[in-house]
Amino acid sequence: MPKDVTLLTGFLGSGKTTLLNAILSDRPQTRFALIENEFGEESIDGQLVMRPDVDVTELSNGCLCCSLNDDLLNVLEALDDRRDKFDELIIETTGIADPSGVAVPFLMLPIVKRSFTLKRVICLVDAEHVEDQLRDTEEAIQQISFSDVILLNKTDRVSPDYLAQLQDTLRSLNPFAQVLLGHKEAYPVDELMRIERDTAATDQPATLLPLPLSSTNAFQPLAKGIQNRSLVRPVHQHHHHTHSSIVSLSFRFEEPFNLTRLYNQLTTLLLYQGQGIYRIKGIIADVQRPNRMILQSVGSTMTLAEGANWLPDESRISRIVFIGKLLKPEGFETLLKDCLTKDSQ
Ligand SMILES: Nc1nc2c(ncn2[C@@H]2O[C@H](COP(=O)(O)OP(=O)(O)OP(=O)(O)O)[C@@H](O)[C@H]2O)c(=O)[nH]1
Repeated sequence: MPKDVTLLTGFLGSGKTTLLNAILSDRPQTRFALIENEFGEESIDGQLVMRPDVDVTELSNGCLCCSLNDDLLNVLEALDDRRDKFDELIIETTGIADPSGVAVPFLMLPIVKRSFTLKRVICLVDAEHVEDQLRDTEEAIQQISFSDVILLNKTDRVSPDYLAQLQDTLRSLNPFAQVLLGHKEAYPVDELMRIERDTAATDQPATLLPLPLSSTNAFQPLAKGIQNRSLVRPVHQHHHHTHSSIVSLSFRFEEPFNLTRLYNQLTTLLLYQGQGIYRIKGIIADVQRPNRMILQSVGSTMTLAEGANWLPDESRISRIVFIGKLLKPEGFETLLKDCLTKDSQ
């Protein structure tokens, strides 16, 4: 039997990893395999997965929909080799991935279809920030329009009236998808995982697309199809992109941080010069704490959370990633270095 695959998409910081952890803890009996894709060089999300028994494959420094498309096929092949070790596969895409590019192998390549069935594409939508994202980027629209189910997330952050308006907007962007509501304390996991994609609408040969990239693997692009009934959009409209104006800057530091200073500096940065910084995420070693601190920003909202303790013989290396439009490393590096505690430890 092919393994069920759930594809998690949604713009940067919309809540994919948070939902993923909710699914994993809701289904303790299910053996999950997970592909974690990160746009930045540093792999952060893999470390935030709460269930240690999950078979995690991390792919960083690019998107599965384009630059890492070949790697996806290699990972699927490797997973197929150990298919008796897991029951279901979840793929968390990067926050700027075009899910149709990730889905294509599952929909088109017989060799992949034999082993895996794409059951659903879930798109997380950040109720607080989606309007800005739709205005400023094309990626958010691609993600919403390709999904089978849209989870309008972070409902705790906006008013009920605004939520109703957003639901209408989402339905107009993708009339085929079911729109569900949720937030991190109450996700409708059962409902989400019950929804299955309408294969009749998307898997007809005439509606399928060629592989997005000319790839070096054995699977060559098939003929271009028509898309009258499909939510899959024509490849040439958006697969030229390698997310050219969106860049990621990754930093690593061996010296510990003064977390309070770092938090304040980043908050100020977001407040005054934050336009174009879509996402910050970091695993931070603070000079005074025995545990990792998880630092995140989405839009101008900064949060800190406690992570796991550092092990006694573990190197306390901080990693921090910025993702945004046309970011230049110099200013970020200076800011970060200014928050290090050089004379400690
Ligand atoms: N208030 C609130 N915050 C949330 C909710 N869901 C997620 N968050 C927060 O939003 C931030 C981003 O969440 P993630 O789950 O890391 O988002 P993501 O989509 O995986 O992020 P990327 O992988 O960088 O694209 C974190 O600080 C979460 O705690 C929610 O329902 N309500």
